[in-house]
Amino acid sequence: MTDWTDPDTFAQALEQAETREKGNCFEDFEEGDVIEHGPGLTLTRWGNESWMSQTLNHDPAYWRSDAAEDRGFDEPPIHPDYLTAATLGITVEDLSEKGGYFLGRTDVRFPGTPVYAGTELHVESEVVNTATSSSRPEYGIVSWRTRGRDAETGEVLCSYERTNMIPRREPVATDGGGAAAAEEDGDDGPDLPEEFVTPEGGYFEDFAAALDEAEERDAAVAYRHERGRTQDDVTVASLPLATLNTAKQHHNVDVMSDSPSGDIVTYGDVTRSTALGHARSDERTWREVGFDDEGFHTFVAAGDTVYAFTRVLETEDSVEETSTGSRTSSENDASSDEAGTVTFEHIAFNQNDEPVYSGTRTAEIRKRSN
Ligand SMILES: CC(C)(COP(=O)(O)OP(=O)(O)OC[C@H]1O[C@@H](n2cnc3c(N)ncnc32)[C@H](O)[C@@H]1OP(=O)(O)O)[C@@H](O)C(=O)NCCC(=O)NCCSC(=O)C[C@H](O)C(=O)O
Repeated sequence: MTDWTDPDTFAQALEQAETREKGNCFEDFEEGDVIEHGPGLTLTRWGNESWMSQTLNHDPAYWRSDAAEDRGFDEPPIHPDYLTAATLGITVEDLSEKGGYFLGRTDVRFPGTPVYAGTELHVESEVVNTATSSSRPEYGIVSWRTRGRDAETGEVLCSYERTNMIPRREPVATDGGGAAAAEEDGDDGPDLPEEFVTPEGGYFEDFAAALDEAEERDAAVAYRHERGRTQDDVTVASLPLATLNTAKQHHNVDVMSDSPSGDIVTYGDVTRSTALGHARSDERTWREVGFDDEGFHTFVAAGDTVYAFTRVLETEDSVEETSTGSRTSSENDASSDEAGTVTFEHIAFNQNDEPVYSGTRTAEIRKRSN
């Protein structure tokens, strides 16, 4: 009788066996395809607190009832970062489990927030674009529009458009990206303002005053945050798996040793939330509004430390007293008189000062005067 566990026999058996594959390759996606994702999860206080604590997000409104009520919530809600990460996590088995890297995301919005613990998520995605990568023949580039809904009411809680590099079954001929590389060589170098202004505090008025001050000079409102978070087993593997993110990039060292990163890497949403946590620790956040133009520039792996840098782009005080005492309002209205709207650019960087993530964020920031 053959002993299938004899190492030589088993090696032969593995060679002969077909692998029951998981996930999809580039060739499996066609523009217009709609994918209903089978997995779903219940957004729990535990999931929210694990995500938010490990990424250093300590806004009391998401931790304490009195602070939540003060902010107009019924109870500590699910944080938009965890909601976003969970919405994406559920899609991975169908969209990116094969090992493609998360390149970017835009138009991240939360039409149905606040969301409370106990909400069950149901997620669907539509393929909006498929493209050949001119530099990497083994990969294609796919973009999806994803919507995470309240499974009970159908209300959209989180939506965004995301782009990944997705492995091809068959590599294609490319131009190796040479033209783009040659153009980059002609770059004249950095063109930064002479001076950087740092806001004096974290209230809306501090950001507005810093922008006014910068406008008078050749200056930008830009500063770095002190905290860093070194990546460990929890951030690299545990947090993504807790959102049902089965991308092998985060938990299969064996497969990833033969990939562009050469190792497992941190889930993009962990890197992003960590940088945002550092930024939020230096501001009085009222509400998150949305995120655009997010990009992941290089890999973050265990042992790397994630830091953050912020540039303030714009402030808008939606509720201003006019000379006649009436109130003005605009498209970017804050949800409360107690806050104004600020647009930031956040850049996460590593211990070698290399940018790893960047994106713009619109958030409501509490006013000092109230
Ligand atoms: C992945 C990289 C190593 C690739 O580097 P490089 O070869 O230098 O190319 P580019 O970075 O310029 O990009 C490759 C091609 O993709 C296009 N691109 C890039 N960003 C976008 C975007 N936002 N939208 C559309 N297209 C985009 C470029 O134009 C290039 O096209 P082409 O020239 O035709 O080939 C490097 O990018 C890298 O290291 N990035 C970091 C990736 C990362 O760490 N992501 C987060 C971790 S992975 C993850 O979280 C997975 C997640 O769980 C999931 O399942 O999605």
